Amino acid sequence: MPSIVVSESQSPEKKKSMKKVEAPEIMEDSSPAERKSKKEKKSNKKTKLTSGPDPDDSNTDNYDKKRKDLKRKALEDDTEEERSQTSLETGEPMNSSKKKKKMKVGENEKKEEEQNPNALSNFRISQPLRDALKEKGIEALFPIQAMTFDTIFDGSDLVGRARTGQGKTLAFVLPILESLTNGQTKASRKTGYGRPPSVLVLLPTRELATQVFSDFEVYGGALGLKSCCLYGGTPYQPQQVQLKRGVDIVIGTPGRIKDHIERGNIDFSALKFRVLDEADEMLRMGFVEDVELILGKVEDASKVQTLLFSATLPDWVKRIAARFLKPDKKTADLVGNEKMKASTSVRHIVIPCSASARSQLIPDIISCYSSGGRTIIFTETKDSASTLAGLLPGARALHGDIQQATREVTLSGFRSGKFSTLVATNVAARGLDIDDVQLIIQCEPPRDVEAYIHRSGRTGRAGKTGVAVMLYDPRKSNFSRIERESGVKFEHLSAPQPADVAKAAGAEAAEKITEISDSVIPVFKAAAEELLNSSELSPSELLAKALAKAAGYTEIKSRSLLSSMENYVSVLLECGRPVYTPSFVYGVLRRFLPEEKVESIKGLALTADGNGAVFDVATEDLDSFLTGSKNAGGVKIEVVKSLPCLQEREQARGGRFGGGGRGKFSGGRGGGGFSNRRDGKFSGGRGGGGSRGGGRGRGNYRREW
Ligand SMILES: Nc1ncnc2c1ncn2[C@@H]1O[C@H](COP(=O)(O)OP(=O)(O)OP(=O)(O)O)[C@@H](O)[C@H]1O
Repeated sequence: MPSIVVSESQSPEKKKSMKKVEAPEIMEDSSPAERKSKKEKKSNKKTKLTSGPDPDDSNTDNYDKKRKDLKRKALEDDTEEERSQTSLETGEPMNSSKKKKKMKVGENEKKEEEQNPNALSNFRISQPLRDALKEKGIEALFPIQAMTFDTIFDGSDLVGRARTGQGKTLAFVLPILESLTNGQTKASRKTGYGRPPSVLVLLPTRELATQVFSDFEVYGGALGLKSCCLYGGTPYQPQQVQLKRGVDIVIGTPGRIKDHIERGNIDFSALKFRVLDEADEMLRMGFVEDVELILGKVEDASKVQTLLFSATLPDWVKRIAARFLKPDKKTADLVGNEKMKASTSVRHIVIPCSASARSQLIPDIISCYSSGGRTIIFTETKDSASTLAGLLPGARALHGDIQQATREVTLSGFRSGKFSTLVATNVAARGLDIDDVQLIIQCEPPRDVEAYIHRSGRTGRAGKTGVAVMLYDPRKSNFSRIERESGVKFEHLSAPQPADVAKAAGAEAAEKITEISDSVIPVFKAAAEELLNSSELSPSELLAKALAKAAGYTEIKSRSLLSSMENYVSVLLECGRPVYTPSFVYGVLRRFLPEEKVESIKGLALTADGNGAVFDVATEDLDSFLTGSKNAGGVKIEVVKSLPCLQEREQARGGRFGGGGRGKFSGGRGGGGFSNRRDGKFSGGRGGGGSRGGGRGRGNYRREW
């Protein structure tokens, strides 16, 4: 069960050790005065929230029940509150007919409430906002939103975590908007021309800032609130003008916001809310100092509510959160101790593939797994994103070296379906919410488990399903740490064979034939009869050829299992004794093959049972390998149609993998090795594994994707 927690951040241990705390640090308790007032509030709080330790070891069993009690109470209070609400500060007083209408809506909503505890009407969401949400097809809150709405609305700092695509954006947008217009910050927030912003939302990428801005524009706009979006690569002037006229909500990336502060364009002295969305990425990218500077610009931090959201919250971010959030902050963690940290509505697949075979293989993966929807392909570098986009028909690249205006055109073209394959760096890994992305392809395992979780989370959003395929080079890649830390159980598949792809295309072509007008028959019938009479093939065989042609196929090639190369075939070598190292295999091959043939093999991997090795050989060389082995005394080579269990390369210390050349493979029997099986189950040890330093990326560099 996922841990559904709304807890205070202090662990019991930390509470005990509180007396000796001098410099308040992360997760430490509040001051004695605050504790006293907390004590006084305790009985009240008891009915409200589960008090518990840190998110990862919280226990949340009673939360639902308590929340329902609270909600019931909140709803009782709401009746009075709603009666006094005209609509909003910009709204007109309700006339009697409107009242009647509202009562009627109220009846419907009452039914909704009974049926769905997360129905909008069960929350302190005003009618204009409900209407705006319903217009977008949103009838009820998602769990993370339902869990955190009251907490944020009632004024607490909060750390929120839920898997990708679960609606974290609206989890902060909605209560903030309601607080500003109908809640506790309404009275004190600045209004009028030239007003300083009440809300600041910081995000790691420009694309994400634009996306969150559009949510604030739609829903904030429905409540008469003005938002603006500040990010780099665009002119300062229009942003400056907007700020001068006055805005309620500022959304942006840290660099540009800092620039505006330094230019004296922005004043955060009246801020009510600060939101760090995708906080870990922002800090990982080296924005810590900028973020600290920006957040430090509020006059009285105790009067500002700070919210921090992400699908991944590494421990080092939780520690850093203590600097930005109040000690009595709440935590809502929908992932918690769940083993599976990545999206559960995504099918996670790994396929072996050498770098040189990627551009051949990817179109077939798209044919087999994209279900005709959009695909995002992730590469590790900007160069490879551009190169790959150039090799794939109809694909476009998105990365940090592309001009901002082009980035925007590319993204909107992808969103609107002008093209369906986007090749991107991590600039597109976080937060992007694009409809109908069915398939994610990662060209190689990313360095961080967080990157895997966020990239694969671009599909399978808001309750939909999707597929995430990660390619790996059996000679170079290791994904055991990703698997271990993300909790994903990868399906191990070999590359789709061209025959599989052709079969899918043939089925599509057959369907299309049924749509062709009968008017073509008289024109083509004579040629068809001629073909039938002159050919030795049966009618169905001839029709198969016609379908193949219609689907664009004139021949079917096969593809090797390890490097996914066309014109290569995978073979298993055994020699009646244990095979501990790849160099041993090369030694065996040199006994009966010339050096250039030995050097030409691809993707060598040892079998998990330690008795053999699998590698790919060029189809034209297959005979030399088969016949040569027969004369090599005890050596057996045979073609394999599916991969046996393989050892994975041992992970070197410090989380880095050893060099890719042959001869540098580990024996695979040590800590980091595990073996994969075609059935997706795993055997062997999973120990070892270099650990990434907690603070990696928190140094002085900024990462540009
Ligand atoms: N209550 C809701 N009902 C229906 N759809 C919703 C609801 N809340 C959010 N959505 C939709 O769900 C999708 C995902 O939401 P959002 O982008 O906020 O997810 P997220 O948790 O922030 O994901 P990520 O971690 O990848 O950033 C969006 O298209 C959003 O409009």
